[in-house]
Amino acid sequence: MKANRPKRDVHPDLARERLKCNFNIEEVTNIIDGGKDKTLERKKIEDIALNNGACLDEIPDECLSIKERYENAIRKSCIYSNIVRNEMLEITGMENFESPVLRRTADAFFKDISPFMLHLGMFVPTLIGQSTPEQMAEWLPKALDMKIIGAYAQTELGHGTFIRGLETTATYDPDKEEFVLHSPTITSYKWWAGGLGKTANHCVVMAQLYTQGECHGTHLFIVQIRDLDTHMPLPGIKVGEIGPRMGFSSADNGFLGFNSFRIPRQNMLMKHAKVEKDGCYVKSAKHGKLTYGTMVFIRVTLVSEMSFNLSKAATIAIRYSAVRRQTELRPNEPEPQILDYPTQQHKLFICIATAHAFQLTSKWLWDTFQAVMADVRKGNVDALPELHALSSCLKAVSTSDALSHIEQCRFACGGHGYMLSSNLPFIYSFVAATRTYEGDYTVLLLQTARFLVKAWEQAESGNNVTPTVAYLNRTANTKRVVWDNTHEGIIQSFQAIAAGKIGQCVRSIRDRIKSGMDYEDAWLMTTVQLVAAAEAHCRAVLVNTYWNEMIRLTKSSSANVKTVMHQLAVLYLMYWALEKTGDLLKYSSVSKQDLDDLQRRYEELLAALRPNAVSLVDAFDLRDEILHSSLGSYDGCVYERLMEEAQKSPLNAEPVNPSFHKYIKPLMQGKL
Ligand SMILES: CCCCCCCC/C=C\CCCCC/C=C/C(=O)SCCNC(=O)CCNC(=O)[C@H](O)C(C)(C)COP(=O)(O)OP(=O)(O)OC[C@H]1O[C@@H](n2cnc3c(N)ncnc32)[C@H](O)[C@@H]1OP(=O)(O)O
Ligand SMILES: Cc1cc2nc3c(=O)[nH]c(=O)nc-3n(C[C@H](O)[C@H](O)[C@H](O)COP(=O)(O)OP(=O)(O)OC[C@H]3O[C@@H](n4cnc5c(N)ncnc54)[C@H](O)[C@@H]3O)c2cc1C
Repeated sequence: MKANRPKRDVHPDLARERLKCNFNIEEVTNIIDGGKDKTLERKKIEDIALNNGACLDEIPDECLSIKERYENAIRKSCIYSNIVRNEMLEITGMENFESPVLRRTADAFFKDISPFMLHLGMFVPTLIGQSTPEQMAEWLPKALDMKIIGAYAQTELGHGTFIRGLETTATYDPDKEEFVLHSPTITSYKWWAGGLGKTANHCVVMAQLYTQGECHGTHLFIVQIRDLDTHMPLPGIKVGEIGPRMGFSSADNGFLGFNSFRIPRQNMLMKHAKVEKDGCYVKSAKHGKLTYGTMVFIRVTLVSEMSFNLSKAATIAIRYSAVRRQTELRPNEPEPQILDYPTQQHKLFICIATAHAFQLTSKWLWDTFQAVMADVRKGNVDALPELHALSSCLKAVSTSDALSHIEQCRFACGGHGYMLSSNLPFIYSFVAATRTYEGDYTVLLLQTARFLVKAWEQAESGNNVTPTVAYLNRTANTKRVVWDNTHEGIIQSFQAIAAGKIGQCVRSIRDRIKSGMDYEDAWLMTTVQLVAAAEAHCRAVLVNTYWNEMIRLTKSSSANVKTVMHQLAVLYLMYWALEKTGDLLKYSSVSKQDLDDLQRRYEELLAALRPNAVSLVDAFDLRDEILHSSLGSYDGCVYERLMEEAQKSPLNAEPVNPSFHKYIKPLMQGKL
């Protein structure tokens, strides 16, 4: 289905905005993409995928029934996968199947989500991270070639967070050299796995491994669940879709139960532990949590995913705000563009800055992840706890911040932001899920807190700690940092806040133990503070990383690009300093006067960024096909598009709906 879209002139307000731009947009785009060559590669891939118009829908997805929406998503997923398989992977290289460019391009096809997303997003990474070379040789080519389609089935009805509490069992039978998968209770049913309900024919299953009468904890297994020809569930498999949810409507999230279902021994993913033919269990991993590797990988990728979603929302809201005019400032003067209101700028400019902060931090995090994984491959797992702590808090804070900023973008678009055709509700509901999946916000911050408490104790006793908590060596034994309103000063204040909060947690735990509590209860009673301390640590990491990466990446930029990138980073620092004034008063020497000065400088910075606002979102270089928004397209023809989309409502297909004659008229006539 191809839809013809009229080409329109750019709205004069947007055209005027673009004339005000004082920096080189392409340079900024290159920085976001990670270099000029990366921008060129991205554009080339986007052209291949999008120029034939295969992704356009005549009827908007939201006007379809659940079944039609799923079927349309499958149709487009197949077209898209074929393009990825035949054309895009040739450019990125097979090893870069998870390239952000592929992910970004996919959004042009799916306003919601592709049922294949979890195949490429989790099933394939699990094969890569958890298989032996022999298993990889068997499964990976089939998976990349879409000969098999997989899901990642870990969460159960009864347990998501507490992985050790999963109930599905995999019991080894040495006589037949098979594992018997079983779901002993209703709560043991797998629940939530994307693509599992109707699409996948295989899945990775996490189950408690039993062999020689002993339980060895959770392990991963690859399981064929449907016949490759008929697609019928195999005997012993109960599988289906879990029902309507807030978003992810076309992801066919599924449930799965096993009735003594047998799989060959070789289907246990044995990179980190194996079961010999005779049932003997052999563990090779140097770290007990390496089977959780796929989750760490996804948590790392989610930071860049949040930047992408935020950049979409910011582009929509800022272009709309440049076109939308509302309220007279002075009698008989034209109504201003709503982007001229400082309150609107306060809602939106932080979204641009945060998209940059997350993008630059995500690249740094990705490099850290790669370096730690290279060490792990050599048998050195020393840096794993720090990576886990870092990826956990960055996943938690980036998803949570992105969610609230995207909601601000929707508020910034008034009533029209509530329209599905604006795409903001889709972006919001997609990102809302990220705060929960791959580890809930609170749970992951508590993981980081465990690491921080240990690090604080080390620093307190004068030992050196790992790089991301090195600030503790400076601040663990200091009471209050001296306030200094430079960027260095603000970054140090965030570190002082984090150190102060972690120290306070340690003291609370110790006091509670002194008053007779055991460690577990003392920890539990302190968890509200521990979550706040982990968040503070994450903010310290974010401001420091964003600043350093911005300086590094703009070293050879033109003067005006340096200025605008610098302004965004300062805005980010000031925004969060002003959000955390209570903490600053507690952990630094900041005065009321200093905070008033900071507020004034922040407001001046909003005004300084105002002329470049539209160009800054243009620099995200998001094609209209990817934005899917009646409010955010490049030409700014907002009202025409809103009307055009309204015409597509199925309720407008006939002038009088049959319900009038059936119900309303009888009611009016007193005949009901
Ligand atoms: C075109 C397409 C291109 C593809 C591109 C892809 C883009 C992708 C973007 C989006 C798609 C993604 C869609 C995803 C959909 C969702 C999927 C899912 O949600 S899958 C399920 C995820 N589930 C979870 O995350 C569960 C959360 N729970 C946990 O992680 C753990 O249970 C726990 C809370 C961490 C606790 O675990 P456990 O009880 O076993 O451990 P503890 O006893 O508490 O801790 C013991 C020590 O181990 C440390 N630990 C824990 N985890 C790890 C780890 N992963 N690595 C290293 N260390 C770990 C823990 O800190 C303890 O340490 P000590 O304190 O004792 O030293
Ligand atoms: C859209 C979507 C897609 C998903 N896709 C997949 C998938 O493909 N595969 C898969 O396996 N799973 C998937 N999941 C499941 C997801 O990983 C879990 O929902 C998530 O890990 C949270 O677990 P839970 O639902 O058990 O929440 P719970 O753990 O029950 O959390 C409920 C509340 O309890 C709190 N809580 C829980 N434990 C603690 C604790 N120790 N301390 C303090 N507070 C606590 C949490 O903070 C939360 O507020 C998906 C979920 C969603 C929403």
